[in-house]
Amino acid sequence: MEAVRLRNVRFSYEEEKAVRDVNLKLEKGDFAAFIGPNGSGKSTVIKMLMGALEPDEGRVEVLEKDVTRLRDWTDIGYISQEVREFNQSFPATVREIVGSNLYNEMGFFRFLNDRLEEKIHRALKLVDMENFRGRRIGNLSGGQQQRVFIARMMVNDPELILLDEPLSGVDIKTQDEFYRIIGDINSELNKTVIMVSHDVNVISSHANYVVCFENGRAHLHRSDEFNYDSYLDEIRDSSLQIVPDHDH
Ligand SMILES: Nc1ncnc2c1ncn2[C@@H]1O[C@H](COP(=O)(O)OP(=O)(O)OP(=O)(O)O)[C@@H](O)[C@H]1O
Repeated sequence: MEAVRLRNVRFSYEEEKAVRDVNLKLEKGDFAAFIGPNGSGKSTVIKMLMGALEPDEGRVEVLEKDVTRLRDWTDIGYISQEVREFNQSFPATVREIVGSNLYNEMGFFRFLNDRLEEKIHRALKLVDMENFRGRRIGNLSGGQQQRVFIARMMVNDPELILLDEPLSGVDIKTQDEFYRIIGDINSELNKTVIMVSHDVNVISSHANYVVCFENGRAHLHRSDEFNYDSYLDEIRDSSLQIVPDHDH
């Protein structure tokens, strides 16, 4: 099954041409790393895949449907580049944070019935956090909070997982843990993953495709045929920059 298909997609922010004629096809179970310099169009494509932006031209399909007609938004899971450090006094519990993604299913009284509680339990188990369900999110370590956010994303059992630089400002140990969990979700649950990442370890150990963005265009490479060092040399020569960016 096709998980993602972009056909001749273009998008401009007013004057700024952010995406120029992008074509892309990923099958269910693929893991694609989006790489490219700042401003090359990665986040804009992610936003179109979420249905948050509509293309000016072309088509964006998710799970073989035009994304604007996708009925079930729970098929798409997303973690953004916002840094999620909760201060200690933030009152929500782990259970409430994960449950907040079940809002659509809660019905009129916003009540978590046994079936929804079971979903929360399963999602927390997936990230090995079931013993923390009653804890306040603000009292957990950065790495534990991050696992809770993976659980929140997984509670609806999404088919397509979009990760837009979720690791900026996080230490190496926490990053490795995150990659391991996402890698398992991809390989064991056969979920399709798209991750904006400049980490060569992700590319070599988890991604089967690398999508290189440059000035609003995208090129797909198989990760085992992709030479990251010569890619970096090219970028360096052209004086384009690759740094995590929080401005937009
Ligand atoms: N909200 C916006 N309004 C106007 N222009 C924007 C907006 N968001 C992005 N752009 C512009 O569109 C282009 C593509 O931006 P995009 O955020 O998709 O790049 P990116 O590859 O994700 O970059 P980064 O690595 O810095 O996050 C850039 O030139 C950017 O300045």
